[in-house]
Amino acid sequence: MVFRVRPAGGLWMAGDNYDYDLVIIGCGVGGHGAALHAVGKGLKTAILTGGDVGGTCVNRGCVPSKALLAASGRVRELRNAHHLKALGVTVDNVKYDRQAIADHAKNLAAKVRSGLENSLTGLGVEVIPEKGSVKGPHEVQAGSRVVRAKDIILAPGSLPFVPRGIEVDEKTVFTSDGGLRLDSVPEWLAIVGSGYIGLEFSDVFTALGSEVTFIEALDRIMPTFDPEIARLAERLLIRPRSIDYRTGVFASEVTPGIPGEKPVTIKMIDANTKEHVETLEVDACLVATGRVPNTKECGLENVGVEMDRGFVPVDERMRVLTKKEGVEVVPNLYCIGDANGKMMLAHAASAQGISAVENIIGRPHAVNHNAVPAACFTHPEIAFVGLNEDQAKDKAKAEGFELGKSTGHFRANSKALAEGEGDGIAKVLFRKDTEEILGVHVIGLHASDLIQECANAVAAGQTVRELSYMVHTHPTLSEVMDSAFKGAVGIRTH
Ligand SMILES: Cc1cc2nc3c(=O)[nH]c(=O)nc-3n(C[C@H](O)[C@H](O)[C@H](O)COP(=O)(O)OP(=O)(O)OC[C@H]3O[C@@H](n4cnc5c(N)ncnc54)[C@H](O)[C@@H]3O)c2cc1C
Ligand SMILES: NC(=O)c1ccc[n+]([C@@H]2O[C@H](COP(=O)([O-])OP(=O)(O)OC[C@H]3O[C@@H](n4cnc5c(N)ncnc54)[C@H](O)[C@@H]3O)[C@@H](O)[C@H]2O)c1
Repeated sequence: MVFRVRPAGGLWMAGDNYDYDLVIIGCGVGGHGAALHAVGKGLKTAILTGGDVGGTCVNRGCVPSKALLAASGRVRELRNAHHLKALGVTVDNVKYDRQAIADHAKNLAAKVRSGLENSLTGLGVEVIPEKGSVKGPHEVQAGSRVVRAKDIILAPGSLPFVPRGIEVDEKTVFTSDGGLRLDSVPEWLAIVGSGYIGLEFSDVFTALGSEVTFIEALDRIMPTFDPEIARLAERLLIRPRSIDYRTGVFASEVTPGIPGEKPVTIKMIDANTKEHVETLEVDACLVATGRVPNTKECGLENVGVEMDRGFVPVDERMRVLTKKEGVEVVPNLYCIGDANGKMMLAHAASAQGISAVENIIGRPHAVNHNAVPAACFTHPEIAFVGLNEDQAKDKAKAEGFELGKSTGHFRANSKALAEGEGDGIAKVLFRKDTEEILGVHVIGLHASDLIQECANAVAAGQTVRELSYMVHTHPTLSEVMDSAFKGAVGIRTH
């Protein structure tokens, strides 16, 4: 690989008669991360945005949802008279302006989107507002023209999955796309699916006054979370709120309503017997049943790639493979982010983008997905890295080691108590023989920030003993982690 120096004030020159060294299809956080790294490494780079700079995360995902969670979280806190009284604070008559909260989310997305676009153009990435598809090796159809690139990265992201039988009008029956617009605060909202999106939206809508009914296909609520954390989450995020739920049922038929005139109807069937069990009439319904890859129009058939339920098969270096189980790498073609199905998270997408570029410039690299943290931004938050307890138990059994578990408690933490937020735990799962950390799960105030230390430790291969000797600031929430680490190696903290 030859590294080139950008000519002063000029454009990069691509080598070997290519228009670009690298063309990226899709300008979400994955494509953006890849583009910035590529120009930093001297590659003449273009990114095809399809007119949607920022993609899901910025426009319809992380950014607006966190804005709604921040605003609605304040409403919940200020309306919690009992909690505030314990701190000696009285607040009367807390009101909110629905449209102003919706505008906060919309304006934040616009601000982040513009910052993201400026960072690309400022660094010399060519931003092309066309849709792109792979036409053949080194060739990308970009709107009406064909561009040639030495390497191509696909980053087309994902779309909401809507199960058969559910009719979405994005007004009374909406996906997260419609929900984020906060067009109304329904009195009674059904949420189909109790994963990340369902939980975060239940936090927003109950804070603003809605009653929520979860409809979950699997046999327990929050089935994608560590079982102990899910039980605690039920105690903290479900039971004290106006939320009820059904498990083991599918929403088999959902029909939109007319606000103020006709309710939304939801027919439910038993997940096993498929027999009708109940019909609900509610004011609105959020469909939060997962996401599907947005790869239909990427032209992968032109290079002989067989997708797996729409996901693009890749190896650990993000190189596209002809088949899921195939060994053939498609030369000079990479796929990152939600579209490859490895981990549907924004920071995973950008890490994969950087990794793909490293591989392109001849420095072999693989993202360690075991060390990628995840967080659900409810109040309180849930965060984790690595294996859950069931997975860790299975691994211990299969590999014949003893599983260690140590728990720190927010109720024993001075800072959490000062905040009046003593609910929650942090648990560390580790191998007793090597003291390797297998997984960490936190539910409690600022769990999403607390998990980072653990993710870094897993990435660096630090043992729980090494972490137990690290010094944590007093009084901070990080001492919840400290007590879990110390407990793992028999050091008492209280
Ligand atoms: C409500 C919600 C909240 C979320 N919150 C979080 C969170 O808090 N933290 C977190 O880590 N993750 C969160 N996520 C997930 C996160 O948004 C995704 O993991 C992330 O956006 C994936 O990035 P990506 O670059 O792979 O794809 P995307 O962000 O989906 O971007 C892909 C882009 O490519 C474009 N595109 C598609 N096809 C073409 C084509 N042929 N030509 C040109 N462009 C094309 C798309 O229009 C889109 O702009 C959330 C998701 C949702 C829905
Ligand atoms: N904070 C975050 O990082 C964050 C926030 C939101 C979304 N996301 C990402 O977006 C993706 C999608 O989120 P999600 O919550 O939609 O998906 P999810 O996979 O987390 O949860 C979907 C839930 O819906 C249930 N389900 C599926 N079909 C059903 C049906 N017909 N009837 C009833 N229940 C059904 C599933 O059992 C599951 O519990 C996630 O993979 C996540 O990575 C991340």
